[in-house]
Amino acid sequence: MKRTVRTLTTFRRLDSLPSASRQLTSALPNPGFPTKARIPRRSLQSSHFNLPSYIRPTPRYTMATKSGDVNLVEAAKRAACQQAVKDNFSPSFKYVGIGSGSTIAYVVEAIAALGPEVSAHMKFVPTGAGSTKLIRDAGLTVLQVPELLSEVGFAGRGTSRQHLDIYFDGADEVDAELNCIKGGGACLFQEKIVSRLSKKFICVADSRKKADRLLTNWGYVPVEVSPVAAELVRQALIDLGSKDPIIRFAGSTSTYLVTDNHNYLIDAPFPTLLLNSQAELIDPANGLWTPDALAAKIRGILGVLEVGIFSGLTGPQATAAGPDVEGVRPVKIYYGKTDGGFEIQE
Ligand SMILES: O=C[C@H](O)[C@H](O)[C@H](O)COP(=O)(O)O
Repeated sequence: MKRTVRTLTTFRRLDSLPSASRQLTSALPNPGFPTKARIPRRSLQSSHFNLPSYIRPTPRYTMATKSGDVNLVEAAKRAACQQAVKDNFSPSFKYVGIGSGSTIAYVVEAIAALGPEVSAHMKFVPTGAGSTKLIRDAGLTVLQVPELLSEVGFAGRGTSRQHLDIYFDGADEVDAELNCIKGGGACLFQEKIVSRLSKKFICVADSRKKADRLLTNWGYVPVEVSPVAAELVRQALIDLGSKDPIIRFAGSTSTYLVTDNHNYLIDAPFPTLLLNSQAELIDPANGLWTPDALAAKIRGILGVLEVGIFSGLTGPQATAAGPDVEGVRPVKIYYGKTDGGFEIQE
């Protein structure tokens, strides 16, 4: 893994941005990182434990970020996204995948800033309702996955299925091998489809998402399930060694969150994962899983639609391996840092 550290010279605090930029920022989804149902590992609220686990609201993640630092984090995320677009976006692109969450908004902002002369001929494939709105509000053309597939047609068996030139998206946690956990914002299923359909996935995040191994700071694996099978899946996850998996609630309500695909999410805590390169250490009885092994095992449970672990091959590796091979892992991560720099991991 090559790690490059660069320092941004163009870094600015948000409060020094022109008012139009400030307005855009305040309109972004989840502008303050801690407002989403989030990483519980270091911040479980004790009151959650007084409820039976199956009705406990998903604990909120309150990162150790002072409110005064929020603008710095947002500015760092924006700087990383601007660099990711600068390094990876090409006017020759036809189809561009746009993921979900708060960070991706800055990618859309950077693409829109290139002007219609660059983006007007392109179509942007979203990963859910939020991402659809983001693309549309930026004046870019939305193309949903089913329409994309009708537009490109079926070229026969053995031909490439990677129709998108690139896919940009955020992540909840990323390990040293660029395996990711995604789904903290409830969009993992469509994200996995779009990543699968893309030539490469470029990930954008702030540096708090970086960890040596998955489930270090982020506490659970999001799993999208059929509502009717939710309790069945929860029991199966406990059998697999998950401690207290819970069905996610919508914000602070007592209603279960329903995904864009009309399903529920189960947030399943597991011990910190191994790297895929440590497969010889897998020991399910002692909670030792690699990302690939745990993802495959969870995917095999009846009632599971998809799991929020993005591991395995990258898009280019999948291309090299053959047309029917799936690649969903990012090729590169841009981490924005609150000190004004950013780091690229590949
Ligand atoms: O379901 C949501 C997605 O996987 C997001 O990409 C992920 O949660 C990161 O979101 P954010 O950029 O808001 O941290």
